[in-house]
Amino acid sequence: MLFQVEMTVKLPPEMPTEQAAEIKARERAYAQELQHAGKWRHLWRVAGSYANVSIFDVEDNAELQELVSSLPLFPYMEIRVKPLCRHPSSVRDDDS
Ligand SMILES: O=C(O)C[C@H]1C=CC(=O)O1
Repeated sequence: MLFQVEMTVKLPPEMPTEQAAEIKARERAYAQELQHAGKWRHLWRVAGSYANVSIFDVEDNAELQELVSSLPLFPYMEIRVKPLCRHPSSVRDDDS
């Protein structure tokens, strides 16, 4: 199942720089692990903001919840999820 996930990061301004850097490093490692595993299919920066638009490819809603809630930045993000299905006019073979 494909989901569009929009993540907006809102770190507290009072968070120490070293703590923020440590969380971001863990987030990067986990995000790259999920991309290599094929679970996090697309990761795009929303230009001009500390936000991304992502496409996740997971078994079901429960797996999406598990993966997203395990993100180190999860406590500091606003997340919006939209379920996707194949568009009848799509010419791509790999988007279902
Ligand atoms: O930077 C972000 O958009 C937040 C998050 C998503 C992947 C990652 O490495 O950090």
